[in-house]
Amino acid sequence: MTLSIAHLGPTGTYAEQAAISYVNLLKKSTDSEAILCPYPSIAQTLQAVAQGEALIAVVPVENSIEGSVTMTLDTMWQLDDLQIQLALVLPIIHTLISCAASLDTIKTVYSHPQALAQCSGWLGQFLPTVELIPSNSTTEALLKLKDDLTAAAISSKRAAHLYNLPIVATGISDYPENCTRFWVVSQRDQSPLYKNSSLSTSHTSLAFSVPANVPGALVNPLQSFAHLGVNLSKIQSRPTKRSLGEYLFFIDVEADASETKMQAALSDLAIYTEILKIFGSYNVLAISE
Ligand SMILES: O=C(O)C(=O)Cc1ccccc1
Repeated sequence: MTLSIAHLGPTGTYAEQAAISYVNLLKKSTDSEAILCPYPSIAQTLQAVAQGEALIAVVPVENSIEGSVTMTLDTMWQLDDLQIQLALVLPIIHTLISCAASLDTIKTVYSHPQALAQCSGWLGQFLPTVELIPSNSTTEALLKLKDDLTAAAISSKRAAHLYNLPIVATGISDYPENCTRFWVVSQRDQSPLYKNSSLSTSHTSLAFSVPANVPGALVNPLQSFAHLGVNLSKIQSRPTKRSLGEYLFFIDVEADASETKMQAALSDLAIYTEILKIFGSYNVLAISE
């Protein structure tokens, strides 16, 4: 069977790179073939899976420099019945791509807001007066570059080669150890496609809203984990968008939801939360270039 894998496009994005790594893992472990399906936004990528257009979505969720990819968290909250099957951590090496004769003639730099932010120190030092233009992905603006010699884009070396465009600077992230975590997401009833018996399910991601703005509204849910000795690896708040000052909390914990202590923590958590969504338990794999 050919599996369809949705990712942020157009071709050349880091998300596509993560999707290719996932396809290679699948090929090795199950010998199945997959086709990649690019979508114009992260929200549409996840919707494609929710609506059954694609079997799997590979979406960025957190970057080591810039933190959470809020579009992914917000869409995971909005769409029901999605589950995380696996997490992949990829190194991110940004390059500046342009047909400009030199850095001095560049007037605009396009990229995904995360990539612009991850390179803001470099941009401030070497291109302090350029206009920074956010785009849906690191590759969205690449097709413009041949017609506009004053424009540049931040994307990968792989993307520069795919679009046959010149690299004018490389390794431009503000911190050299730049990496991004991606989630491999399916519908809830889809059994895990990638199996590696030597890895144990290490993480669970979930999100909740709290019933009221009262003292202890957050401490009680967090104590559900602390009391049972379950370690949290991440917490991120997001506005509920219903009213100013109301938040949702996204949490990653270092345990499998089927463990006894997690079952106890989750039933305790349900008492203190208004809406509780468990996105799944999964392994985290580091992918080298
Ligand atoms: O736009 C891309 O290439 C993406 O995959 C999103 C992204 C942007 C910057 C770092 C990691 C992922």
